[in-house]
Parts: sequence; structure tokens; C-alpha cells
Amino acid sequence: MGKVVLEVKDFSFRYRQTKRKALKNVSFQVEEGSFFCIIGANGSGKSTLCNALVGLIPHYFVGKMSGEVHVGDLKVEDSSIAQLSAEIGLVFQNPFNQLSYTAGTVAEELAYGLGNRGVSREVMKEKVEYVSRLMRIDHIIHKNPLELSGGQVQRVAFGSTFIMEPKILVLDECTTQLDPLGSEEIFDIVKGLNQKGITVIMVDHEMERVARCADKILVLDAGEVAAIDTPQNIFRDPEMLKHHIGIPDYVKVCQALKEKGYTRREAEIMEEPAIELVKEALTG
Ligand SMILES: Nc1ncnc2c1ncn2[C@@H]1O[C@H](COP(=O)(O)OP(=O)(O)OP(=O)(O)O)[C@@H](O)[C@H]1O
Repeated sequence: MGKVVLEVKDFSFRYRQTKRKALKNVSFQVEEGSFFCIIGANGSGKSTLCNALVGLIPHYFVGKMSGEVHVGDLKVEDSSIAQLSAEIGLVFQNPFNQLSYTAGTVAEELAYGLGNRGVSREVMKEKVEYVSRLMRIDHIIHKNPLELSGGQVQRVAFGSTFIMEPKILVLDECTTQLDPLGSEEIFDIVKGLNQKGITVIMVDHEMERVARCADKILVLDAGEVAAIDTPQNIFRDPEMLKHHIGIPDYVKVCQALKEKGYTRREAEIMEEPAIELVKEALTG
């Protein structure tokens, strides 16, 4: 195993005024430079876990917490959000929650976090230019953030996290406002950043994308870790269905063909090899 950059130890959390714990005894490690995906049914605790990784729990959300989260050399509970922001950044599920609502332009919005870091205007300008080109929002940087479309706000939200240059990016279903093309474009950017060494922790409900991107998958079920494994082991395991996660249809087709004796091959978890397997099974 490579260097561990994030570790969660026996972490539990219950939001104030709720009866049920949103997370129960969650433990896992994330390796430097890896692409780590978190999946699970609605309400299984994915967003809560993201909040805990970046320090919004316990610094912002009130509730009862036990266990520990470590990011790099920092213990989240004992570190400020500002300290943590150099290590880890979250792109929120709802991008409108990420806007400062004080910036008059997209450029100001992007630079907002840098302002607290004492970065010079010169450097700020360079970074805003770089990030706005990367996110393809360079044509709207003088617009008011409140006048943007949902997809544009999502790109701005992503940019305002990425501009802080965190070593770990946490993405909580961060393309819900985008059309399929825009969404793929963002994922290409994410993959590019990961290839450059940034650790990515991604919550996603698009299982085909998860199968394509993830080195490791964590399955959450009612606040508990149901499994942590490679995409192959997760998606080939029929037991996983009971945790209410969606298995890609083509994986199910492969499995049915194997069960009926059309092939001896294990299911393919990515679309194109799966299509090849089906063709081979039905013609060969
Ligand atoms: N701010 C909050 N206050 C109180 N309870 C909350 C809060 N946020 C989430 N919860 C509760 O915590 C549990 C886990 O919710 P969470 O949003 O983390 O799940 P999720 O897997 O991200 O769901 P989704 O896929 O719908 O985004 C749910 O029972 C939810 O109602």
C-alpha cells in the first residue's frame, strides 16, 4: 500500500435533533494519488462523510461525534477549516451552497478563498485565469454569480475549490446541474488532475463512471461501511445488491450469460469489454 493521505478511524456522527446516527463506526484509509469512490443509496451518509472529511463536521454542523479523521498530518477536529483547505477541498452536491453570496463577479467568487490566504493580487489574477480556463468559464468571469445557470454555478463552485490547490479533492455528486456532455467534461478534468497526482474522493451515483474511474470503492449502507474493495470485486459480487447500489445493466447481462452457461468468463465491469463478452458468448 502506498502512502496514506487520509484516514478515518471508528467515526460516528449523529446530527443534533435526529435519533439515528448518520454515520456508524466508519473506518477506512485513502492512498495518495488514488481515485476513491463512495457509493450508497439515498440517505446512506455519503454527504455526511464528505462533510466530516473536510472539517465541516465538527466545525460547522452541530451534533454528537466520536472517532477521528486525519488528513495528511492534521487531525480534522483540532485543525481550522483554513488549515484544512490547503490539504483537502470539497465540491458541494448543491453548488448554490458553495457561493459566497458576497462576490460581485465570478472572478471575485473564484478568488474568495485566496483572499484569506494573503495571496498577492498578481498571483490571484493568474490563478483565476488558469482555473477559469480549466473550467471553461473564462467567458463569464465578469458576470454576477447570481445570474448564472446551474451548470455554470457548478463549474464556478468546482473552480473555487480547486483554486485553493488542495492535495485531496472531495467531490459530492458535483455534476448534478450539468448535462451529460458538461458532466463528462468535468470528469475528464477530474481524471486529468488525478493523473497529475491529486487524490480524488468522489461520491457518484453513475455506476458506469465509478467502474471506469475508481481504484477503490467504499459502499455505505445506512451509515455503515458495507464493503471497501476494487470495482471488480464490488460489482461482481451479487451480495452487493442487498446494499441497494445499482449494478450496471451490462454487468447483470454478463452474469446471466455465465449462469446460463453461455460463457465461462467473469463479468466485465466496463461497458466496452462487456459488449465484447456478450458478442463472444452469443456467437462463439
Ligand atoms: N443537516 C442535517 N441535519 C439533520 N440530519 C441530516 C442533515 N444532513 C443529513 N441528515 C441525515 O443524515 C442521514 C444521511 O444523510 P446524507 O445526506 O449524508 O446521505 P447521502 O447518502 O448523501 O444521501 P443523498 O444520496 O440523498 O445525497 C439522513 O438520514 C439525513 O436525513
